[in-house]
Amino acid sequence: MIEGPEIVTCAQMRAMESAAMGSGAISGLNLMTRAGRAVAGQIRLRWPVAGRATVLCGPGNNGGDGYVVAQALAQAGWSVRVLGGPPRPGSDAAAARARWQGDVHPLTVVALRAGPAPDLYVDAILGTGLTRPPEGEVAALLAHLAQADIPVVAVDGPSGLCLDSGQILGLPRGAPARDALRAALTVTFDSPRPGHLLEHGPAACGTLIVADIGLEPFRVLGPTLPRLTALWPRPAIPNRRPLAGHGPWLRKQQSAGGHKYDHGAALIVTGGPGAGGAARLAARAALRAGAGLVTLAPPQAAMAEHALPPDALMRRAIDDGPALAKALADRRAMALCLGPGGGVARMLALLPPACAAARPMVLDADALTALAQAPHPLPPSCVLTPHGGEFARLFPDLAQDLARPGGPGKVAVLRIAAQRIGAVVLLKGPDTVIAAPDGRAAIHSDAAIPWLATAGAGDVLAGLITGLLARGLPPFAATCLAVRLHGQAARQHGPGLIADDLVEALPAVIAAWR
Ligand SMILES: NC(=O)C1=CN([C@@H]2O[C@H](COP(=O)(O)OP(=O)(O)OC[C@H]3O[C@@H](n4cnc5c(N)ncnc54)[C@H](OP(=O)(O)O)[C@@H]3O)[C@@H](O)[C@H]2O)[C@@H](O)CC1
Ligand SMILES: Nc1ncnc2c1ncn2[C@@H]1O[C@H](COP(=O)(O)OP(=O)(O)O)[C@@H](O)[C@H]1O
Ligand SMILES: [K+]
Repeated sequence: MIEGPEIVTCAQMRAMESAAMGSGAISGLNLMTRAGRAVAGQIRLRWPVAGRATVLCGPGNNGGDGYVVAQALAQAGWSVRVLGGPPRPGSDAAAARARWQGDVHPLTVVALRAGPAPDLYVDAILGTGLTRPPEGEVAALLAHLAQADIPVVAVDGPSGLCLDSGQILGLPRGAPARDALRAALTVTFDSPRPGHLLEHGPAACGTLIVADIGLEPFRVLGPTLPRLTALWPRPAIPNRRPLAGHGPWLRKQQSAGGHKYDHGAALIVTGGPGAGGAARLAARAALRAGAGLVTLAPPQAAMAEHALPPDALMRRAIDDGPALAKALADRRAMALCLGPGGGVARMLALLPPACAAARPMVLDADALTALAQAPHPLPPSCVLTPHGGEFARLFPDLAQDLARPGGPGKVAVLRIAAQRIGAVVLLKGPDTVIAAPDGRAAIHSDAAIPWLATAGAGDVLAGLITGLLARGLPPFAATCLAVRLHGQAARQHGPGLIADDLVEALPAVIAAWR
């Protein structure tokens, strides 16, 4: 199942460009013209009254796109001022600059200040060719744009943003990007890049538009380049085929005659007395995801506190490893969730029989801490859902890579983690990244739902994944779909959300799912 539009790395984008040019079907200047015109078109859509634009063009092809934007805006009646660094002689950017009929001022702060204040800046200084943190005149220009109270339209990406990692080069990792350039609009080409969606990317890019420039037939994918998809945002890319949805499947319309056991069973292990809330949230979410039967498994000493509704939940006391092994000896299909509110000692006792049963399984919270303390081979259909702290306990070396400025980036790190541990790994945050052991990966990035950072939201997510596993989805697909449902429930509910609301929002989300 394809879960979202393809995300391509900068290297893949360059390979597509080379393949397109190598085919003889299209020249580099042609692609640049399409790219620049697409940006100008988006500007005219959003600023329909022609005004004054200052276009800043760097020395590479990003700058080349900028000259095309300048030309297209001028033709549409805008008053355009261009600042440009010298392009490499004979390059496409040099050809684009030669077509620009107006003046080109030096790409300096002095020249920028010498002109009248525009209605709009177009940032075409640096794109995918960024190789080092901006310094000197470029850094000064970017600081000027960041402080000016004038909207910035970024061509391909805001200059200084690494479009592979989402880091603003030169800014410490995780540091707020308060003083960095924040574009109002970013127009990129063909597909989103990882850096548009990760770390500083979403805040730096503003609204992200993906323009089709005819590279689709030259998509270079293959066994060595596993898929990376965008679960969110889901940019509408012109001329791209719509994705198949899970709506009818979620609503059980494809199995209308099914028995409850046809929709799978889930066993959600709870913690000891007073610690059952997290697992209850997970269990309710698993039921809402459509699992036919969901059983809560507290220790006997905590059974009484689970006597209250929802009555739809079954209860079964599980005190220790042998009791869990017995429950899992049931021949019916069953997915397992271990960790929410579980208590590390209890999880240490239950992990070995849980793994031995080889059921589809979600390990969250305390089960992850237990796994870090007592590493254990995992069964094939396993999903791990750490937040940053739990990830660092499980993969201390990879967590260091994540924290290192200029490091490999979240997607690469998660792919290593998933392959090493042999399970789907989901790293939570405003930019959630999911990776499978075979290299497939996905990003769900939504900084606009900060109210999702609330106690129990992660438990609901673990339950959703468990419910979808119980229904038979493979681990990577179940995790991607659960993350989308979870995000949509938060979006649809809005601020003031508590984790219980996520569960209650699910029916409306599923009813409208396409
Ligand atoms: N690929 C495609 O399919 C298409 C690509 N298109 C467009 O091409 C863009 C990529 O172009 P590109 O490769 O020429 O790189 P670009 O971003 O212009 O920068 C390179 C220049 O910047 C310099 N430089 C680097 N870092 C720097 C720093 N910190 N501070 C200062 N300078 C720095 C670097 O210098 P160097 O490192 O070589 O010394 C070099 O001179 C892409 O983003 C898109 O807009 C579209 O036209 C259509 C299809
Ligand atoms: N700033 C944020 N914006 C959007 N989603 C967020 C943000 N911070 C956290 N989340 C999401 O909220 C959930 C929190 O999960 P978790 O940290 O496990 O919480 P808990 O353990 O309390 O359930 C995850 O799905 C995560 O992706
Ligand atoms: K740019």
